[in-house]
Amino acid sequence: MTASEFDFIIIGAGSAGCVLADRLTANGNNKVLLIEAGGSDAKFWIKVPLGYGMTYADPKLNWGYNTQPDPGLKSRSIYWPRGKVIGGSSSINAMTYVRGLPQDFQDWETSGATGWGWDNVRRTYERLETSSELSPDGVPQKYGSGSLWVSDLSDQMNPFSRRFLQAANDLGWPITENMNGARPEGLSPYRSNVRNGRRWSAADAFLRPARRRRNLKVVTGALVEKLVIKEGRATSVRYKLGNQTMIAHAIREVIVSAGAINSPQLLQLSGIGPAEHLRAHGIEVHQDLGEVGKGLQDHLAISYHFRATEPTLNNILGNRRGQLLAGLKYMLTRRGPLAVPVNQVGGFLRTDRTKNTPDVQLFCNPATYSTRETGKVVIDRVPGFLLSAQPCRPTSRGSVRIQSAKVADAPVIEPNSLATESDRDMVLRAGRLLRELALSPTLAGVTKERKSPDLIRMDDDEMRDDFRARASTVFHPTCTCRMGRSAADSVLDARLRVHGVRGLRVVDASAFPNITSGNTNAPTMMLALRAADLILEDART
Ligand SMILES: Cc1cc2nc3c(=O)[nH]c(=O)nc-3n(C[C@H](O)[C@H](O)[C@H](O)COP(=O)(O)OP(=O)(O)OC[C@H]3O[C@@H](n4cnc5c(N)ncnc54)[C@H](O)[C@@H]3O)c2cc1C
Repeated sequence: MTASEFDFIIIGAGSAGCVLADRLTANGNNKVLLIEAGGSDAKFWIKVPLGYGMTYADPKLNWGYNTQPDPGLKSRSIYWPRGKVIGGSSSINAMTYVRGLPQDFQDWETSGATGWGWDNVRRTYERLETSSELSPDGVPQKYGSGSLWVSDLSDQMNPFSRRFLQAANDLGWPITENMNGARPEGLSPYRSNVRNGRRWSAADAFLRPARRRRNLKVVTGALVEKLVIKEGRATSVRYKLGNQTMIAHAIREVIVSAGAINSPQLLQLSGIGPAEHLRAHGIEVHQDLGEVGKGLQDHLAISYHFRATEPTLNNILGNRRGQLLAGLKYMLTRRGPLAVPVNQVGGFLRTDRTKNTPDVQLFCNPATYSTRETGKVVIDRVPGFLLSAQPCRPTSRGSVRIQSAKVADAPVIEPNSLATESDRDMVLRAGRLLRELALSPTLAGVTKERKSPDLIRMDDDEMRDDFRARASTVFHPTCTCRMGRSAADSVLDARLRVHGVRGLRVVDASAFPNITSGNTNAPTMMLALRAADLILEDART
C-alpha cells in the first residue's frame, strides 16, 4: 500500500470537481489531489459538439447505469448515462447551458440552504461565465471574464429552427433574447458550452489551466473504494490504481464530487448513511445519516416526432454524403452542422398564467432520431423535427442505495417517478402545451405527417398513458446528498459539510436541496464555485 498526504482531496473530476481543483489550487498554497475513475477526455467525439450521440453509451467513457423498474413509468428500467472520464458528465452532455430560475434558488434558501438565494447565486454565475453573444449584425461580442464559455450559436442553427420561434410568435408566447438573462421566460435559441466550434467542458474551462500548477496532482483510472473515518473525522481516501491499493491522507478536508449516483454510494460504503441498511451489508456505521441517497430528483421529458415538408438537419446528417460534407466543413472551419449541439431552440413557459414562475421547459430540435439497442443514435433520412417537454420542478423523490459493500457493484437507483398528484398533473399540462405548439399555423404548415403516437388525437387518459410508456430521463439526477437544516431532513449543512462528520463535504449535483427548473450542469458548476469560496474561507479560520 502506498500513502501520500494533501491539504484537500477531491474525488471525481466532473463538472464540480474540475471547478474545485482550479479554485482550491489558485493561491498556490494548498496541495490538492484530484482522483478520477475515468481516463483522458482527448477524444474526437467528446470535442465535436454534435458528437455526444457517440459517447452516450460508450462503456469506456460512461458508467452506464440502469434504474430499477419504475412503477410510475410502467415498470420500465431506464438507461442513465453518467460521464466516467476527465470532465465527468460535462464531457458527454449536450452542452445546453441553463442557469435555472430565481425561484429555484429561493427554494434552496427556504429549505435551509442559507446563503444560496438568487442574489448570491446570480453573482456567482457572473464570476463563472464569459458569454459570447451575437450583435444584431451577427458579430460575436464578449461579456464577462469567467473561465466558462457560454456561446450564442444561433447564426449557425439549422434554418428550420427559426420555425419554432415563429410558431411561438403565432401563439403569442413570450420570446426572450436569452433565458439566462433578466427575462428567463419564453423561447429563445439555447446557449451552449461551445468555444470555437469545440465542446467547452468543465475540464476545458477549469482543470486544464489548473493542471499547470505544481500544487495539483491528478490521478486518472483510479477508483475510490471508501473514505477512512476516524473518531468522527474523514482522514483519508482509499483507492485502487491498477492492482495497487493507494491511501491518500487529507490534512484539511476530503471533498466528494462523484456525482448524484456515486457520491451517496461512496458515503454509504464508508459507513455514512442509514445505519440499518449499512449493517445489512456488513459495513461499520460511523454516522447514522438516514437521508444519504434519499431525496433523488430528476427531470423526465416526452418527445413527439413530426415529418416535415421542408429540409431539416435530417437532410444533411441522415445520409452518407451529407455527413461527409458536414465533416469536411467542420474540419476546415470548425463551423456548420457538427459545431452546434442538437438542442437549438427552447425555453421556459407557464402552463397557467396565474402561476408565479414557469413550470415547463421545451426543447425544439430540427432533427428526428432513434437510439439502437447498442445505444447508437441514428438520425432519420427524411426531413423531420421533434418537440419535447419537461416538467420543471417534479416533487417526487426517489433513492440511491448500495446493493453490496463493493464499489464495483452498481448502486440501486429507484427514481419513484410520478409518485405525486402534482407530477401527474404536470404530465397533462406539458402535453397540452406541446399540442398547442404543434398546431400553431407555422408548424402545422410545415408538418407532412405526425408520427405515431399522434399527440393531437390523444385524450387526457391516452396522453398520461403515453407519458408513462415513453417518457425518459433528461439525465439530471440531483439531491441525493442534499443541503438542509439538520440530519433529520438532509445530509449537508448550508456550507456543504456532512452532518456529524468533520473534514468532509459533498460538492456536486447531489447537494441540490431541490432540482432546478432547467438543465443541471450550470447550477452544478455554480455550486462548486461558491463551495470553493466557503472551503477557503473556513480554511482561513
Ligand atoms: C448524456 C447527458 C446529457 C446531459 N445534457 C446536459 C445538458 O445539455 N445541459 C446540462 O446542463 N446538463 C446536462 N446533463 C447533466 C449534467 O452534465 C450534470 O448534471 C453534471 O455534469 C453533474 O456534475 P457532477 O459534478 O455532479 O457529476 P459528474 O460530472 O458526473 O462527475 C462525477 C465524476 O466523479 C467520478 N467518479 C464517480 N465515482 C468515482 C469513484 N468511486 N472514484 C473516482 N471517481 C469517481 C466520475 O467518473 C465523474 O467524472 C447531461 C448529462 C448526461 C449524462
